[in-house]
Amino acid sequence: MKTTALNAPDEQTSLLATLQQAHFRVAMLMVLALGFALTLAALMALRASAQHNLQHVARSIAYATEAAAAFKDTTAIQEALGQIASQESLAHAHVLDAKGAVLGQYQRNSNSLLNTVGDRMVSLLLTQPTTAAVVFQGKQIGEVRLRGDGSSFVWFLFSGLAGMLVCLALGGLAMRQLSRRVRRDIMQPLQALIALTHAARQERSTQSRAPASKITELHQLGEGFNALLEEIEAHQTPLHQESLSQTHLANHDSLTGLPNRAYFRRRLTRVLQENQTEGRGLAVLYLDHDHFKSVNDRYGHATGDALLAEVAKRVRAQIRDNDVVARLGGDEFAVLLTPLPNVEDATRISDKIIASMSEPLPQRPADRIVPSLSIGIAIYPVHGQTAEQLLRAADSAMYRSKTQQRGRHLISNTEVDTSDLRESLQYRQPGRQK
Ligand SMILES: Nc1nc2c(ncn2[C@@H]2O[C@H](COP(=O)(O)OP(=O)(O)OP(=O)(O)O)[C@@H](O)[C@H]2O)c(=O)[nH]1
Repeated sequence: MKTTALNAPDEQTSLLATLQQAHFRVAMLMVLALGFALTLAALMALRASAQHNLQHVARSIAYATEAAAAFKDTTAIQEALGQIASQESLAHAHVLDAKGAVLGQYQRNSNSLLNTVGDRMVSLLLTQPTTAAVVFQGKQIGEVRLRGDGSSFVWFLFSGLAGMLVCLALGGLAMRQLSRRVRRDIMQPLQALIALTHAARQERSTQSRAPASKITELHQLGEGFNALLEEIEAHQTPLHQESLSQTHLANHDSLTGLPNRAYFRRRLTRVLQENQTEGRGLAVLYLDHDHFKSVNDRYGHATGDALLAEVAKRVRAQIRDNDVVARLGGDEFAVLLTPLPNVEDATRISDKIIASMSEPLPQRPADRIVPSLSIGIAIYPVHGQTAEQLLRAADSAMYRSKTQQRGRHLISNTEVDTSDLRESLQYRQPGRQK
């Protein structure tokens, strides 16, 4: 199947990181812009109000000191000025005569950092000092000149800044909440889809389905994807089953259900490869029914078939699960015993197989058709190193058995004594000394 791989850009980032970054930037920009605009507007309002207030204080001082100023009574001026100024937030205030000479003055006592910063701010916001004319009998005889205390401006700015920081913190919390929702509602369904795509492509797994999503578009995407998986599954299942049954047919005998010769040979070859590296022994038994043709001839082909199936069943019952019994064809079977710790095991199992044939065929009790097998045994590595050599050795042992005494077993190459075989096997088993 042709696959189309996208060229990934040099720098890739996740959707969640992109959304988080975008949310963060928008939230910060909004808080800063809003905070700046609000602070500026409030500062302008504060400036107008302070200007108005200071004008009012200057006029009060001018009114309170007009008589004293007319008679140049500096003590009275100082007293009146001190009384009013101490109740207001003033940095300093002066009462001057018409020629600009100072008749009375007030100076704020404290000169803290807050006052210094405040005075700077006041001189920036209100460039000129606030003035009011001192009028006596309709004639201007002097002037009041004063400057407000700027500490309230500083407090205002501080509280504005604090407000902005609180807003930033709240914005951060809101963003975290939003990012959780994005993760839950968008990222998780998308990640589930990615996992499904991966499973379908890499492991050919089409059983899992995309979960439902709260987001309409993602839900539709999931539904579409599920429909696609169902189509693939519907298409794949018969193909898969067909291929399984074809594989089974190619490897098994339909009458007995046992593996066939090709399978046996492959399996033996594989086990031999493993045994060569691990030094373990194995045995191949070659089984042939005695006078099977006469059963066919006398009772018919169907009875012959039933006899073969019964023999297969009985042989299978005598061996371990990991041993293999196969039908090689006609009335011939083979057994692979692996691993084989002792040579005696091969003869012992052959005896058991032969003994299991003693009962007549249950389908035809009246006829007393009793199965009978001749068995040839070949041991690896003594009688052969390959599947071919071992099968041939076991076959010729079986043939010799037939010619000598049917219904018995014989080990290949009668010159080899079983004790020699045992020694040979032990020599090859790992961890054992000869
Ligand atoms: N019923 C049946 N018979 C089969 C099947 N396949 C082969 N045969 C027959 O099995 C018989 C095998 O006979 P042989 O093994 O040659 O000879 P035998 O009669 O067993 O004689 P010995 O092997 O010398 O004991 C032949 O007659 C085949 O036609 C099968 O699937 N079903």
